[in-house]
Amino acid sequence: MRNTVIDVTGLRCRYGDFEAVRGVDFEVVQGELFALLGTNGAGKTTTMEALEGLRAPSAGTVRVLGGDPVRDRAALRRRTGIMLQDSGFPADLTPAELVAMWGAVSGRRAGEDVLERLDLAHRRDVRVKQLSGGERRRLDLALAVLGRPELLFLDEPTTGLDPESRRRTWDVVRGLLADGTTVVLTTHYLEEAETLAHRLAIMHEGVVAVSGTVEEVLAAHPARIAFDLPGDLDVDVLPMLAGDVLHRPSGRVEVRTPELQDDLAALLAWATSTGLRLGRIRAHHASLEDVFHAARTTAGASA
Ligand SMILES: Nc1ncnc2c1ncn2[C@@H]1O[C@H](COP(=O)(O)OP(=O)(O)OP(=O)(O)O)[C@@H](O)[C@H]1O
Repeated sequence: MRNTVIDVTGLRCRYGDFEAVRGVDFEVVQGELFALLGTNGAGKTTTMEALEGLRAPSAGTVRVLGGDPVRDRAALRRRTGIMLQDSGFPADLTPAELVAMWGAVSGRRAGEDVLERLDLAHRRDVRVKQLSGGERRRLDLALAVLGRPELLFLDEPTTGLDPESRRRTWDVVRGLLADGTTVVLTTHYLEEAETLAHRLAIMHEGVVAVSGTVEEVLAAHPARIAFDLPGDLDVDVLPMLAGDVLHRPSGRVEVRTPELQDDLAALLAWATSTGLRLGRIRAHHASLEDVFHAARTTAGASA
């Protein structure tokens, strides 16, 4: 059984009269990557700030590495790396200077060449203002992982990065996970969450709409089959299926099904036996994108 690193119960956060986080519960265990997803304004950053000790909750409790993130912030900071959305480094300093400075401030000195690890060694003496956007983001990550923290908060770490830089960042994060670091990630890239996360929560308007392991969340959502039905045929002619059938005016048929393999096999066997050719057949399991959109609709409908 792995140790609980973060325990959030009934978390609420207010900005004046507006309640941005409205009763959130989750747990993060040692060595996992927990992704916090949601639309703009869902409350992810506010929740992260409460975990980082930058914001006191208006109600509920937050425990991080056994401590209170606000009260024990100084002690927790040595054990925690934080990559904010916008770091705002002094533009006249160099990566080498920032690493030295940040090591002293955070109490987490580098035991290795962190710039090397983030492919920034050749840029160590260049001023920050001369770095590209992607290099600056990698520098943000380098400073967050300095001294190998036990717990790492990554707030949209790959926003604005090209696909290659994004993959390189994923490799660094995977390396940290393999070493036992616990990671909390917010991202708008669902592929990033699907690739890296062990568990996730999708927030919508201040509440958690969906949570679980990536496999659980995807399995709870129907798969889809789509095809064009030839001529003037109606969906009445289709064989019995486990899923719900929708016939679009364009003639395209969509089946949302919990039994992808059975329904697909039944449709193909039926088409073959009747001599019909189904056009543009697509069949796929639910993606995180499907779950994300459904979470918004469901949470919006019940709000
Ligand atoms: N300082 C503030 N004062 C008042 N309202 C705020 C403040 N910061 C955030 N909010 C509001 O709280 C809500 C949640 O904001 P938050 O930044 O936590 O969302 P988010 O999920 O991180 O969004 P994004 O994906 O855009 O970063 C939003 O409606 C936002 O407008």
